Amino acid sequence: MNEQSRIDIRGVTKLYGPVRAVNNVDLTIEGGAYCCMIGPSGCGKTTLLRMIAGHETPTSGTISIGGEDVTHARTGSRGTALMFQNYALFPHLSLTDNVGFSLKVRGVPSAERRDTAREMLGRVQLLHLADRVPSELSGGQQQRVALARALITKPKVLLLDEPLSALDEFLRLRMRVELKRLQNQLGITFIHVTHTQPEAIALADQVVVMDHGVIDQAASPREVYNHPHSPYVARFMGGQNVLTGTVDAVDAGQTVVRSKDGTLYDLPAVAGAGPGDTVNFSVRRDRIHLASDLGGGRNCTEGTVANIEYQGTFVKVALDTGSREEFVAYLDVDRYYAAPNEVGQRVRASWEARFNHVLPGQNNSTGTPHED
Ligand SMILES: Nc1ncnc2c1ncn2[C@@H]1O[C@H](COP(=O)(O)OP(=O)(O)OP(=O)(O)O)[C@@H](O)[C@H]1O
Repeated sequence: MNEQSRIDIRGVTKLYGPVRAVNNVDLTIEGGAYCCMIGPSGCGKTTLLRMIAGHETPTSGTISIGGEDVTHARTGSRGTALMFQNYALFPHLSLTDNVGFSLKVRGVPSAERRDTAREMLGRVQLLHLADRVPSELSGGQQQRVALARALITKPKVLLLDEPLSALDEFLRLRMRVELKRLQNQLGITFIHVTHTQPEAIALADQVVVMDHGVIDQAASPREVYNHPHSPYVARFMGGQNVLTGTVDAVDAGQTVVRSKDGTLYDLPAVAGAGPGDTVNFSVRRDRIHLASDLGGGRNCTEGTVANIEYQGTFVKVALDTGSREEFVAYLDVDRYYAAPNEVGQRVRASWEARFNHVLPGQNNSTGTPHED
């Protein structure tokens, strides 16, 4: 672990007039971790990133890097580098001069600048194009120049704001691998803001899910995906069905919950919940079994098949269960086609009780921040 690159955010709030863009956030990012911040538009992730970079000052709270309080430190002196969404390359400068630019500003002599810039271009596999100008590059190559330019200052923390959003799907997947490789090689902290769940899950050691200026959950990708903290995280990260019921009975480490239509669900113990309390829970879409024989039971729901999509490695069947949200099953391709369903068919979706996961967090979300 690289203690110099560890980030501690304590009680950080950022107000823009009445808008609470970031609301009393506490977060630790271990040194050398790949952290992805994810959340809907307007949830405050860019604002948090910009405060770490020093482009914004918190209204209150502190930010430390490597144990040093940098809340009010100048942008260039805190050991961070920010790679912008639009790359912001100088169109008339060669790649070498683009990458070496920040060293020029610091008064580094020309020969040393050139050598360091070429070393960085080598790291992003662009040394052979060192004398070109940005317009002679593809989108993916321009992005790698921007990366090299951010890395030349030898930052402790690299901040990336939607770094892959301008690339097509093919390049995005390739650059994803490149970013992870670079981060492994350099051993510094990367903080990467993204809208895209698969990107966060594939890259991150730590996923930070934001909503309304607060952090809903910060954990490993597997934890966030398999054990979402709230209905919001479950819906946002995807792959889950979110259900609601009221506590019917509490019994030796088990909570029985009844949904509106009277179906019973066997949940593990729900801390602090007593009879009549509302409980949210989820079940993964790939844990569902569909059958055409109806007839009740526990840990199930009935619905009408609304849509069927073949997805290559699985079949996605969406059910209308009469609730606002559709209920979705991801089914094994071979098993599905052995007994396929039809749109309009009435089916029963069931699963094992052990796949019920309690969502203790609040059930709110639109992605818009709080206003005072
Ligand atoms: N300079 C500013 N002045 C006023 N309000 C701002 C400013 N910057 C951000 N905001 C507001 O703060 C909130 C959080 O914005 P932020 O850009 O951090 O969200 P985000 O999650 O990064 O969104 P996106 O994914 O769309 O970039 C939004 O409501 C935004 O309108």
